[in-house]
Parts: sequence; C-alpha cells; structure tokens
Amino acid sequence: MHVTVVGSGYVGTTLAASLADLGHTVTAIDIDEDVVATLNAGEAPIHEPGLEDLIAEHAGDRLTATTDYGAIPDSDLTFLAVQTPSNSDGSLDLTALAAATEMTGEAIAAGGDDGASGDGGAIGDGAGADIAAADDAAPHLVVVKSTVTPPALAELRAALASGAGTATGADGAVPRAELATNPEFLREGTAVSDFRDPDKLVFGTESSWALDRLEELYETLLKETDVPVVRTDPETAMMIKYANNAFLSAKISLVNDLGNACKEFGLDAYEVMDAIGLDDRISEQFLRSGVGWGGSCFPKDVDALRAASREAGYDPALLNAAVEVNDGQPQRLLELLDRHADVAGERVAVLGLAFKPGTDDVRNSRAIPVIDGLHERGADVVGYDPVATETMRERFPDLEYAPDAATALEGAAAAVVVTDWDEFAALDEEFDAMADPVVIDGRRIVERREGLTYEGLTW
Ligand SMILES: NC(=O)c1ccc[n+]([C@@H]2O[C@H](COP(=O)([O-])OP(=O)(O)OC[C@H]3O[C@@H](n4cnc5c(N)ncnc54)[C@H](O)[C@@H]3O)[C@@H](O)[C@H]2O)c1
Ligand SMILES: O=c1ccn([C@@H]2O[C@H](COP(=O)(O)OP(=O)(O)O[C@H]3O[C@H](CO)[C@@H](O)[C@H](O)[C@H]3O)[C@@H](O)[C@H]2O)c(=O)[nH]1
Repeated sequence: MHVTVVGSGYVGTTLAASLADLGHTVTAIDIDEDVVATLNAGEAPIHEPGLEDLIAEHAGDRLTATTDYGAIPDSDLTFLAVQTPSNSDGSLDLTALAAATEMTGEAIAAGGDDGASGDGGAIGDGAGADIAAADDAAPHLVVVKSTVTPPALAELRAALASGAGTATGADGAVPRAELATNPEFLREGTAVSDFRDPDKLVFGTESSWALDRLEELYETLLKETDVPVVRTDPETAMMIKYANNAFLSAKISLVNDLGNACKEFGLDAYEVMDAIGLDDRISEQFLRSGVGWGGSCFPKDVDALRAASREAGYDPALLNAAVEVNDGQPQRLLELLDRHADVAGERVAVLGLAFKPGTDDVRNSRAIPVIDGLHERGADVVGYDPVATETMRERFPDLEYAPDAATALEGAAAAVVVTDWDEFAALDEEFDAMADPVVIDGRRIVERREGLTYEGLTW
C-alpha cells in the first residue's frame, strides 16, 4: 500500500520506516525542514536503536520525506503522528494535531481529478465545490496514531470534515475523509522491535471498510506474529491507550509508595517486589522503584486523562495520588542527599539525563527536578548522559556537561543517579576520584560497595 505519515517524531519516524520495511511505499510529511532533509539523507532525526539502519535501507526508495501535504490524496491511507502535549493545566493541547488534521483534510479535498483515495476513485477537485463523485468513490482513511482523549476525537472529526468537506455522491453528500484510530504502544529505546513484535494491535474504526484497510496494512505483521488484534470503535481504542499508560504509571507509583515505606522500615523494596512479581496476577514487570516515571507519555497522558475525566464530572482519586507520589520521588532523593552532604558551592554529578535508558529524549525526565533542586541548594551541577547531552542542553544551556561518567565524578562532593544506563553498573574506581564518595542512587544501578557512602532511594 502507499501510506502517508504526517509527523516524523519518535512515533512517526518509527512507523514510517517500519511500514517501509514491511514492504509499503511510505511518504513521511513533517513541517520541520531539517527533519525532512535528515530523513531524505538516509539518517534518523532521533536516537532510537535500529531506526538508523531501517532508514538507511529504505530512504530514497520505499521511504521519502517531504513538507508537502500534496502526497496525501494519492496514498491509500494517512496516519497522523503529530505531538499532543499538555496545556499548563494538564489538559490535552490539541493545537498541533488539529491543525495537521485540517491540513490533511484540505489536501484530500484538493486531491485533484484522480480521486481522494488511492483506490477509491474520484471524489473531488476542490473543497466546497460542486463535485460529481464516481460511483465507486471511497473516502480517504485518516488514522490517528497520536494519543488523544476520547472526548477530543470529536474536535478532530470536525477539523477533518472542515478541511475535506463533502462530495456529492449518488445518495447525496458524502464525506471525503473517514477517521479511525490506531493507538501506539511502543516504548522509546525499543521502538523498532516493539513495532515489529507488539503485544497487541488496536483498530478503532467506524466502518468495516476502514477495518479492512487496517487489516490489509498490517497483513504481514499479522501473519508473522500471533499478535492479538482488538477491533473496536475509535473512542474505545483511545481509552485503551490511556488506560494502558494510566495503569502502568499507577503501578510504578504504588511500587514507589511501598518502596518509600520499605526504606523507612530499613528494608529492601527490590527483594519485596521480586517476590510479589512471582504472582502472575501482579507480573514481574514495572516493579522497579526509584526516582519515578518520566518521558513524553506517562506524565502528559495521565494528566490529560485526569483533566478529561474531571471535565466529564469524575475526579480520578487514584490517578491523582499516582502523580503526587511520582512528583515526590525526586524530592525524596534530594532529601537523602541532604542527610550526607551540604552541596552548596560543591560539585555534584548527575548521572543520566534521559528519562530512561536507550533514548536521547529528556521530556519530563526526572533529571530535570533533580537538577532544579540541586541548583536551589547552590550546587555546581555537572551532568553526564551517553546520548542525551544535546537534548538536555536545550533545557539547561548553562549546565556543565561531562564527556563521560569518570569526568563528571572527578572532584565531585556527591553523585546522584537518575537514569539506569547499563554503563553505570560498571562504574567502580571512577568513584575513588570523587572529593567525597557520596552516591545517591535513584535507579538501583550502581553497585553498593566498601568505600562508598551509598544510599538507595527505596532500599
Ligand atoms: N514518543 C512515544 O514513545 C510515543 C508512544 C506512543 C504514542 N505516542 C504519541 O504519538 C504522538 C507523537 O509523539 P512523538 O513523541 O512522536 O512526538 P514528536 O514531538 O517527537 O514528533 C512530532 C512531529 O510532528 C511534527 N509536526 C507538528 N505539526 C505538524 C504538522 N502540522 N504537519 C506535519 N508535521 C507536524 C513535528 O515537527 C515533529 O517532528 C503523541 O500524541 C504521543 O502521545 C508517543
Ligand atoms: O519499573 C519501572 C518501569 C519504568 N519506570 C519509568 O517509567 C518511565 C516510562 O518508561 P517506559 O514505559 O519503559 O517508557 P516509554 O517509552 O515512556 O513508554 C511508555 O509510554 C509510551 C507512550 O505512550 C507507551 O507507548 C508505552 O507502552 C509505555 O510503556 C521511565 O521514566 C522509566 O524510568 C520505572 O520507574 N520503573
């Protein structure tokens, strides 16, 4: 199939390159000219293991990038993978996605003589005009990949309809575009392999025609794997996405709540969690306590779900508490540090800047409140991350960034560990170069040993 993907960030680029790898012809559209140039040069605009190889293999062949929405009407379907950030009150900021949706609709309407859909036949040659539709006309399928609260889908439908307009079919006006949802569950750091081997696919459609299109698109994946497919309506599909993220975030917050209690009791939360993870009903995954959850998804999605629920008349108590616990973890880490060192005027190393290992993404990284707290204490902060230095530099341009962990630790009065990069587990004599070997570990990655003043956040 010929697929257009609007938005070439973490999700859109992974989707575009992976669909090309499945054999589809993919046009990636982004408003950022640098992103488009990078893709067309066969390079990845973001750090994601395996992505560079896929792009290098397919760029210029099955994968092309452009800033021009004109490719949309000639494609069989269009994915929307534009960002959906939070407003300052936590609610969903739909501005970018609604604009992209309307522009997609306009491109469909302006699709020209040979039709609004790759195989659907002619529908229109301009928005709002008197248009004679071919008998076999099908609308263009626009699939929302971005994460959008169920109530917000109404706004996207309106934006799509406003852009695309209707054509005159045999039985009267017919929409030129139909909306579906196909939420994404990939994790950063393992995005490419998550796409190829997902836990589930969720198709939210309003017609059997749209469902058939999605089944056709994912045919190879469905044959290669025994991935379960959830077929439902667009709103339920998006609620599944939010419920998934809400559940996982709340699980980590519960683990942190229990972990904080363990710490006060002088117990090791990891020993406790390893044991409860043996219960199939709990599962061993997402039981790692520490400095909390960050990233571009959990914080904003939980906030958007809370805001949308409140708007609908329900205040979700447990989700509110999950956020409260999460917000408290960086503070607890700093309080542990205070017990061992007065860092005013002292060099303090922050090991790990990315919100998790395997990515250069620092959105809502726990490193941000930790660095803020260190600055409040008057510390001289030096940060180190294997790949996220440049992205964090945008947030903290004046911070000192070390080229490696050893340099960051040299002469430091304390070190705090924020990201569980594997390489931190191998650190040993590097700590001996510290002015005072105080290590506060927010991820249980550094080995506790003789000669270190070591504190784990929950152990
Ligand atoms: N990052 C993840 O791990 C992840 C996983 C699952 C779902 N999601 C959801 O997917 C969506 C995208 O997230 P992301 O992290 O890839 O975002 P991102 O910020 O990395 O990328 C968004 C891209 O869209 C482009 N863009 C903005 N407006 C545009 C327009 N009008 N036309 C074309 N391109 C436009 C931007 O230039 C940017 O390159 C969000 O809704 C997010 O919640 C993200
Ligand atoms: O036991 C754990 C597991 C994770 N985390 C933290 O939780 C955050 C999120 O981690 P993870 O879920 O692995 O990464 P994301 O890439 O944010 O992926 C989540 O968010 C995506 C965007 O919605 C979804 O697609 C994924 O399914 C969902 O796992 C990170 O800060 C981790 O450090 C913990 O603190 N303890």
